Amino acid sequence: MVKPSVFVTRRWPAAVEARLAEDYDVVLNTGDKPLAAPELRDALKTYDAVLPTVTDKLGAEALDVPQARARILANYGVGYSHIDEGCARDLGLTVTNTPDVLSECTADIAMTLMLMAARRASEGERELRNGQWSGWRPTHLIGTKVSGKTLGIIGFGRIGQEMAKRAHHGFGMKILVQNRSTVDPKVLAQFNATQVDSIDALLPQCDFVSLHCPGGPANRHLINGRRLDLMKQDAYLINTARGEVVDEHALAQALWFDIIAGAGLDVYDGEPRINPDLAGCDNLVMLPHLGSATREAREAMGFRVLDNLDDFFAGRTPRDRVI
Ligand SMILES: NC(=O)c1ccc[n+]([C@@H]2O[C@H](COP(=O)([O-])OP(=O)(O)OC[C@H]3O[C@@H](n4cnc5c(N)ncnc54)[C@H](O)[C@@H]3O)[C@@H](O)[C@H]2O)c1
Ligand SMILES: O=C(O)[C@H](O)CO
Repeated sequence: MVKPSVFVTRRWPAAVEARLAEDYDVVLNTGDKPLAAPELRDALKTYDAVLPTVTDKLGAEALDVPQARARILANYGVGYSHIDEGCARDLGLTVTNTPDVLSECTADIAMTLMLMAARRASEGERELRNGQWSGWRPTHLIGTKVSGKTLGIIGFGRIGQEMAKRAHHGFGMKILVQNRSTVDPKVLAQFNATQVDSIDALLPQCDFVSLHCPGGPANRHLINGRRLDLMKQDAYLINTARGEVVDEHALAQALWFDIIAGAGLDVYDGEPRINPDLAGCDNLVMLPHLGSATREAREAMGFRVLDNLDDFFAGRTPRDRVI
């Protein structure tokens, strides 16, 4: 039997690439360079399946392929706001993602950012590495206590709930939630959490706010200058969701002029380009999109793509079909 041909847009963990090669006729992007729209269009014309990830901008330009051979985009990652839903539907493409298997690790990174920002960990490390530490003193790099404080979670899905678990059960935090739909009271009860009616009502009540909603046009600049003004002056914003969810210019202003105390970012609008206004803020902790970057999560994501491909080519609805 002829194996379906699949194109993988970036290098994946070796164990997953090996499994993929057993069942499919695989072509890898061996140089691991991010692909431009013409290369993505060629892939869609040439292979039965394209396996993209967050660095592939599958917008109107890349999906302008009237004669696509590909019938499925099996995305490596849970977020798929880099894929234009309307264009994918117009081409009749099935789109799948990789939920659940990275939720714990992404929540771990959100906790890391929260703790690092509150305890000024990046500032401390910079000081040490620059040879500027003059020793312990009672007034040195004073941060904010995290335990027992109030955490607002915007987007209470899989990762938002993992964040609540860590913050409530590990750090005794009070949890407030804002979600697009009503959250099951039994789920809220697990974290003694309260769902708040609106983002505007949530922000002034929180010491920390962590974003866990998807990106995409509907959530672009969900956190803007007006909403940053609603936060407490001693509060912190954490974003592991998508860069476009935060107006980065407004965030840089808020950090620079002490409208809020600090922030922690894992994701950036237009990444890997970094807004220079942000890079100049000392009260900002920055990580390079590390949410799912553990061996365990990255392998599980790849095997989850394989599950989706196996379903699709066996004529079943893939378990993680999103389009
Ligand atoms: N930093 C990373 O490496 C990393 C890793 C994984 C996921 N992510 C991001 O995290 C996102 C969430 O992943 P998930 O698996 O928890 O998704 P999910 O679908 O389980 O949860 C998202 C939740 O956000 C809610 N929501 C959507 N828009 C909202 C809005 N405007 N206001 C309030 N709530 C809103 C939805 O109702 C849903 O409950 C992904 O879409 C992805 O962009 C980032
Ligand atoms: O959404 C995700 O899974 C991560 O951000 C990587 O794409």
